[in-house]
Amino acid sequence: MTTNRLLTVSAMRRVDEAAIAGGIPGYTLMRNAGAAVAARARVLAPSGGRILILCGPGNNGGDGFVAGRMLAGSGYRVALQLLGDLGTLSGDAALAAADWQEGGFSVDVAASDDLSSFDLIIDALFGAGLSREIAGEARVLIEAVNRSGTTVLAVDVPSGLDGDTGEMRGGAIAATETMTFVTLKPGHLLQPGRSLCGGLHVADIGTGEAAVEAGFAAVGPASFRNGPDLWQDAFPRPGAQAHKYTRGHALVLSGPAFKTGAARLAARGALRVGAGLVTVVSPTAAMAENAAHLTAIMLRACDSPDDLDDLLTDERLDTVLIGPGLGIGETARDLVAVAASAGRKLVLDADALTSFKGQAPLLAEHLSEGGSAAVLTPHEGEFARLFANTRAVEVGLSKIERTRRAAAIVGGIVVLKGSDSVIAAPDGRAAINDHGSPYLGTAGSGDVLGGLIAGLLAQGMEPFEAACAGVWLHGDAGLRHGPGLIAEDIPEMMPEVLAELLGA
Ligand SMILES: NC(=O)C1=CN([C@@H]2O[C@H](COP(=O)(O)OP(=O)(O)OC[C@H]3O[C@@H](n4cnc5c(N)ncnc54)[C@H](O)[C@@H]3O)[C@@H](O)[C@H]2O)[C@@H](O)CC1
Ligand SMILES: Nc1ncnc2c1ncn2[C@@H]1O[C@H](COP(=O)(O)OP(=O)(O)O)[C@@H](O)[C@H]1O
Ligand SMILES: [K+]
Repeated sequence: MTTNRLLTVSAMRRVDEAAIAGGIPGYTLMRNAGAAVAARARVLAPSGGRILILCGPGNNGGDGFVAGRMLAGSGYRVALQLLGDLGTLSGDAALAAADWQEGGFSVDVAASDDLSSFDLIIDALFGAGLSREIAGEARVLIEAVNRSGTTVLAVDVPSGLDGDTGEMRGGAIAATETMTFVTLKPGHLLQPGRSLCGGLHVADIGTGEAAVEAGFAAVGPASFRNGPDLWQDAFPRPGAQAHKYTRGHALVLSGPAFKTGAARLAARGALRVGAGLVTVVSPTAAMAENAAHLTAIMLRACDSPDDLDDLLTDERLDTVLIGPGLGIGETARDLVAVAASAGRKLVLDADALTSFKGQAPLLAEHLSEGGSAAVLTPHEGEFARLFANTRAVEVGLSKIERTRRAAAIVGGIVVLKGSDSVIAAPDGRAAINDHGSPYLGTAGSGDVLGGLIAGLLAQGMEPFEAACAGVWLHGDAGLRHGPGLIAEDIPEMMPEVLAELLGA
């Protein structure tokens, strides 16, 4: 079974319990987990190579013992070190250790000597049972592994990584690859966890689908890894009889003279992603500047919130992007209020968000007034400003929880950007995006993202799906382009990105 849904650590425990209650012995699950680790180790280590297995005191260590036995049985030279006492192992881990010893193999004491002579280190110290900060002997060992420069395969999670939050607890293994079980957990995708995991692998350990469903039922609102599976069915595909008026009309509000580039970047994104018409709405004083740079994109003058109100009497102008380069203050707030009360689909970014600094409830009021569907695209700085003094910025929350709370507060979709962008809906659905590239961290990149989402909304995609798709397309463009990327490149990558996505 493959799924892009995520289980929390406690929900994963529920899966194991349900499988065991359904008649599958826990040791069978552990043997399957260990076998998956061993299979991956055979890919990472040369045939007959030296492998060090570091086992912790719980079932994560148990997986290590199982993998060790299998690898030793297939010709690898395996050393196994245990952090803790053999006598304190219990349950399935004790069974696995006994099996290992029955093979005639020894259990060494974990020592942080030079570890660089191994071809592969398997990190089976701590997994889902991490319950406190890494300290003392464990920390010294983890630091030695990280210093060794050796290839590391982590079992379930890199030890020290919190599987729910993606945070490091006092130190963590930096793995080359991570083999986890049943589904990914949020901590595999949220930073710094995403970076600590290296390549991600998910193995079915024979829990059965009913047990997995029991886990999903225990998880609360659904979380996903962002990817086409999540929104491809809803992606706009123009039919043979489509014309520009059926493909949606997006408006992008321009900033004042000399601050107009951001709006044009966004507009280009909206057009390239397929909106039938895109209009930049510009202050009169910036019309010449905008006109000098626009061709397929149309241009209209608008000098005040009242002008925008007049413009929006045209019902066809159904999606409005407000914020890039706009300027901060009362006018920006009024423009948002006008577009929201006109019931338009909205993308709010940059200055439109900062203009509501500490006033998230006021923004929520505007959005609910016109019943408009809104997607907000803050980076961390804008998020902190907008949601100051709300429960979305309480300390100790994971990024996924902060974004969920923010979405509930404003009653709209929130995209909290970064290398682990999280997209959340007011009903609690959330997706974590790890499909991207650091080359996207360049001036104006976020403006294009806003435009992509606006272009998808204009074509009728639901806001959560439009936001997820926009983030993924943006990330895909970054991955395809790589070094040298500037914001202008992102819209121009869309034909290639879309061709592959749509199989055109
Ligand atoms: N039936 C199951 O539950 C299955 C569990 N599996 C494995 O079992 C793991 C979970 O096992 P456990 O729940 O036993 O937990 P772990 O093995 O992850 O860790 C728990 C042990 O580590 C100690 N510990 C926790 N934090 C520590 C810290 N910071 N410093 C020092 N010691 C610390 C605890 O006291 C306990 O002894 C999963 O990650 C997975 O690898 C798999 O074998 C599949 C089946
Ligand atoms: N390391 C990274 N990996 C993936 N995506 C990134 C990374 N750094 C930045 N991005 C993406 O680039 C965009 C930057 O947006 P933003 O911070 O608003 O920049 P700007 O205001 O210059 O447009 C966001 O979509 C963000 O998710
Ligand atoms: K581990």
